Amino acid sequence: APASASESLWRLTDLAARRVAIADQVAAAKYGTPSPIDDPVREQQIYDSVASRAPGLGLDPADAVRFFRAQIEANKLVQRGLYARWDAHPAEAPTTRPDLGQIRPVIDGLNTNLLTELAATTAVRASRSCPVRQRVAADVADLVHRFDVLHAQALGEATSATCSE
Ligand SMILES: C=C(O[C@@H]1C=C(C(=O)O)C=C[C@H]1O)C(=O)O
Repeated sequence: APASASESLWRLTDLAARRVAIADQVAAAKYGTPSPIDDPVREQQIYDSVASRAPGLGLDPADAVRFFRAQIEANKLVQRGLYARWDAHPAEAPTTRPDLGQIRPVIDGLNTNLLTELAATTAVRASRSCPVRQRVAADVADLVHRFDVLHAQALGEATSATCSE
C-alpha cells in the first residue's frame, strides 16, 4: 500500500531530527580546533548536489535548496548552542574528538534520504493540513529523540520550510 501522508511526513521529520542530532558530533569534531562552524564551501557542495538531483525526483530545485538551507541552519544552531554551553561549562565539553571526515558521509546519506522523502511528501506538504501535521510530527520527534530545548528549537527551524503553502 502507498505510504499515508502522516507516514511519509513522519519519515521526513525523523530524518530531519537525526540530522539535528548529528550536529552534536559535528560540534565535538570542531570544538577547540581551527575548523569554523560555518563551512560555506561544504554548504555549496550540498546545495549543488541537491539542485542537480531534484528534477530527477520531480522536485523544483529552488524548493529543494530552500528545504536544505533550513536543515543546514538548524545544524549550525545546534553547533553554536553547544559551543556556548561548553564555553560556559567546560566540564560538559566533549573529551574525545570525532573525525569530521567520518561524520560527513553519514550526513550525505541523510541528505539523500531527505531528498527522497521530500519527493514522497510533495502532496501532503502542499495540503492545508500540512502545518498541523508537521507540528505534531516535530513534537513526536522531540520526544522520540529526547531532545532538549536547543535541539527542539533546531528541529523547529529544520521543519520550518517543509510546508509549501
Ligand atoms: C555540518 C557541518 O557544519 C556546517 C553545517 C553544514 C550542514 O548542516 O550540512 C555544512 C557545513 C557547515 O556550514 C559541517 O561542517 O559538515
